Amino acid sequence: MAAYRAPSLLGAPGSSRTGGQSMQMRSGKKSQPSWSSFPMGLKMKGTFSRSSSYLLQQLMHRYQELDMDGEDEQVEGESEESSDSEIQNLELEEFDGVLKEEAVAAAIHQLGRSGPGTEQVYLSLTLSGCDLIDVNILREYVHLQKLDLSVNKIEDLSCVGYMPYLLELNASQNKLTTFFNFKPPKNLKKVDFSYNQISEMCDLSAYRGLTTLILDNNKIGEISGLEMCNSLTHLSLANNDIKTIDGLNSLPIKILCLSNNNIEKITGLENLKALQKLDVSHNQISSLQGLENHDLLEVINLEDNKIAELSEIEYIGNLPILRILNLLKNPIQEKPEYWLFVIFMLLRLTELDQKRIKVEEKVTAVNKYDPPPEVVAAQDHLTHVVNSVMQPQRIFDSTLPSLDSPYPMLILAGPAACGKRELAHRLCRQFSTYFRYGACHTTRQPYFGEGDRVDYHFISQEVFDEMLNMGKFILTFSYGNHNYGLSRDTIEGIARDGLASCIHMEIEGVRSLKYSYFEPRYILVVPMNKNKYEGYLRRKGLFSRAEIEFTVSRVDLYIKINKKFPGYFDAVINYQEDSKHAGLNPKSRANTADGNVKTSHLEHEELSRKYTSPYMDDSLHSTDRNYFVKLSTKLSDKKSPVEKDSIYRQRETARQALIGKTPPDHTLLFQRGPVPAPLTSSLRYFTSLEELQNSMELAIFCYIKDLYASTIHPTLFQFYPWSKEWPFHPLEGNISSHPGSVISDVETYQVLKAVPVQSFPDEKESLQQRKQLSLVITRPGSNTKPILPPIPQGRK
Ligand SMILES: Nc1ncnc2c1ncn2[C@@H]1O[C@H](COP(=O)(O)OP(=O)(O)OP(=O)(O)O)[C@@H](O)[C@H]1O
Repeated sequence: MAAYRAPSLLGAPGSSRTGGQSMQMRSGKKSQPSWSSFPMGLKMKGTFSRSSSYLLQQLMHRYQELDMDGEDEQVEGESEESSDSEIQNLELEEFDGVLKEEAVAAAIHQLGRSGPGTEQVYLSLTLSGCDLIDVNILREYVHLQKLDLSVNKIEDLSCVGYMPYLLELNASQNKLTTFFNFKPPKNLKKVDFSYNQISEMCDLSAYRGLTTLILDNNKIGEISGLEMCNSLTHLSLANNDIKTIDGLNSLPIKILCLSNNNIEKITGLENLKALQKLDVSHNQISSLQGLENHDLLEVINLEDNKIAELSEIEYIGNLPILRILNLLKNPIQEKPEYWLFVIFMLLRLTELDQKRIKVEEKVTAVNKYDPPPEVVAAQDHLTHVVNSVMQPQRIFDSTLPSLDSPYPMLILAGPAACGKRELAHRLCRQFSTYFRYGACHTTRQPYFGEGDRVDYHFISQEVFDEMLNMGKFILTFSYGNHNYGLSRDTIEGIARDGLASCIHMEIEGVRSLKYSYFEPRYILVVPMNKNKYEGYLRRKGLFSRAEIEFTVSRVDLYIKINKKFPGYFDAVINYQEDSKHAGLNPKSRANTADGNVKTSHLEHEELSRKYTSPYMDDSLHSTDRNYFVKLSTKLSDKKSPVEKDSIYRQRETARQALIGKTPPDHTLLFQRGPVPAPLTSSLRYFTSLEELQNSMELAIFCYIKDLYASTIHPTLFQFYPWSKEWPFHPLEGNISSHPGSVISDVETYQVLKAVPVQSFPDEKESLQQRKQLSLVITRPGSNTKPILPPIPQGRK
C-alpha cells in the first residue's frame, strides 16, 4: 500500500494551493493513505478520546475522498483487514504532542484569500482535542485567519505572532499560564483563552482591534491591561477570582460576564455606556446600586447572589429596555410580594427568573400596586357589595315605583374646599322639600365650626372599619390619610322621607358610585381660576404647602375628565365667580363642546370693575366662624337689579324650554336612563350659584316628574311658581316620555302658547310662594301610599 502523501505546505507561505490544484491532486492519487503515517496521539486502547476521534473523523473523511478517486478498486475483505491492523498500529504508537505537517494538511480548510491581491489559500485550521503540546510548525502558516487549538496541552503560543492575518484564535482548554505572549497580529479580533492557568492579565494596548476576549475559568484576580482596547465589546471573565470590578473605564463593552467570582458590589461600570448584557451571577452581590444609569441594558443575570430587599429593584426600575432579569437563588425571592412587585417595577420585562412573564401577571401587578382609577372604583364597589351580601338577609318594602328604581341623588363633585359643600347646604336649604344634605362618614377630626352629622358623621377608624366590614357603605374613599364613606343608611333615611340626597364628594366617589345601581345626577363644581383657588386655600391656613399643591393639581384632573368624557357630569359649575356674578348674561360665556368656558378679556375686566370682591371672599367654608349665620344671610341677600334681570332671563329661558321652544338644557340634569352625550348646548356651564338655582327649579321639576312619573302630573303645575296662573288643567296620564322635553303634546303646547309672559315676583316672594306650594303638595310622590324604600342589600 502506497503511503499517503499529504499535500505539502497547504496554506504555508509561497505554497498556497488553489482550488484547481486541489482537484488535480485528488484526481491524480492512486494509492491508499496509510494510517501509520498519521502522527496522531491515539494512544488509548480500545477507545478514542473525544479530541482524537474528532481528528480521526477528519482523516477518515479525507481517506474516503481519496478512496473514491482511486483507480485500484479494493476488495472489501482486504480493506477491512488492513484497517484493523492500522488501528492496532495506531493504538500502539506513542504521540509526542508535536504537530506535524500532515496533520495540519488534514485539518486545514476554508479556501480564500487572506488579503487583497493574494493567492487563494486555506484560511482556517481546526486542531481541537489533538493532545498537541508543540505547535511551532504553525509559524509557517502565515495566511491563517481562524485558528482553533482548543483542548490541547499547549503552553507556548508564540507561533501566533507569525500570523499577521489572524482574526480569531481559540486556545481554550490548554495549559497556558500567560496570554498574548506573542507578537500581536494586528487584526486579531476574537480570542478565547478560557480554561487555562492564566493568573494575570497583561497589557493589551497593542490589541486595539480586539472585540471579544474570553478569559473564563482562569485564575485572574484583577481586571487590567484593557485600557487601550477601544474596540472591545465582549469581555468574559467568568470563574476567576475577581473581587472588584475595575479597569474597564469607558470601554465600549456590550456584553460583560463576571459570573462565579467573588464580587460584592457592582462598581466600576459607571462609564460602560454601551453595556447591554451583564452576567454577574454566582457572586456575593447584595445591592443593585451601580446599575441605574445603564440605559442600554437588556439582560441582567444576578442568579445566586445576596439581594434581599425589594427596594433594590428601584435601582433598575428606570432602565428603559431591560427585558430579561434573573434573580433566582437570591433571598429576595422569599418575600411574599416578590413576583408581582418586580413585575410591577419592571413592566417592560419579558422574562423573570427564566420564566416568561404573562400579560395577565402584568395586569395583576399594576392593579395591585398602581391600579387605574376605574379599577380602584370597581374594587371599592366590589368590597362593599361583598360585605353587604355577607350580612344576614333582610327584606324591605319599597317606596319607589319598582325595585329597579334607584334612590334619587344629586352629587356635587369637585376638588376639596372648592365650595361644593357650601353649595350642597344652600341647595338643601333652598329646596328643602326636595333635597336633604347627605352627610358622609369620616375618620378625620372636625374642623372648628363643623358639626357632627351636619357636615359629616365624625367617627373613629375602628367604627369606620366595622361599618365597612358590615357592608354599611356604598362607597369609601381615602383622602389625606383620612377615610370617607357614604353609608347606605344615610341615603335610605333620606329616601324614606321622600327626599333626594344631596351629597358632595371627590371624583373617586363618583367613579365608585357609577358602578353601583344608583343613578344620581352629577354636577361638577370646579374653580377654573387656579391662582385664586390656591390663594384661597393658603388663606384658610388649614393645609400644608404639599396639600395645597396636590389639591390645586386636581383641578386639572377634573377639567380633563370633563373634556375627555362628555356626559360624565350632567352639568358643570365654574364656582370661581362669586354669586354676585349671577347678574351677567350667562350667554356671554360660550359653552364650548370641548368643555372649556371662554371668557373674553374685556369681560373679565368688566367683571373685576363691577365686582371688586375677590373670589371666595364671599364664598363660605364650613370651617368659617358663624358659618350658618353667614350662610343664611347670603341666602336671603337682596338682589341687585342686574341679578334680578338675570333671574328673569333665566326663568324666561326655562319657561321657553318648558313649552318646547328652546332646547331644554336643564332637563338633562335629572333625566333618567343612560345620559346621552351632551351637545354643545346641552352640557352647560353655570357661572354662578344663582344661575344654577334658577336652573334647578326646572331641573327639580324634571327630576321629580321622572322619578314619580305616575303621580306627578296633577301636582306638576302647582309646583311651578308661575303655574298657578295657567288657565288649564293638565290631562291625566299625558306625560311626555321624551327625555328632553317636559310637556310636548300639541294640545298642551297650544294652551301654553296662549299664556301671556309671566312677570316674576322677586326672589323672596318666589321662595315664599314655593314654600306655600310645597305645603299644598307636601312632597313629590306623597299622594302615594307611604312605604319603605327598596334596599338592595340582601334583597330577595
Ligand atoms: N364619601 C366620600 N366620597 C368621596 N369623596 C368624599 C366623601 N366624603 C367627602 N369627600 C370629599 O373629600 C374631600 C375632603 O373632604 P374634607 O371635608 O376633609 O375637605 P374640605 O376642605 O372640607 O372640602 P369641602 O369643603 O369640599 O368639603 C372633599 O372634597 C369632600 O368632598
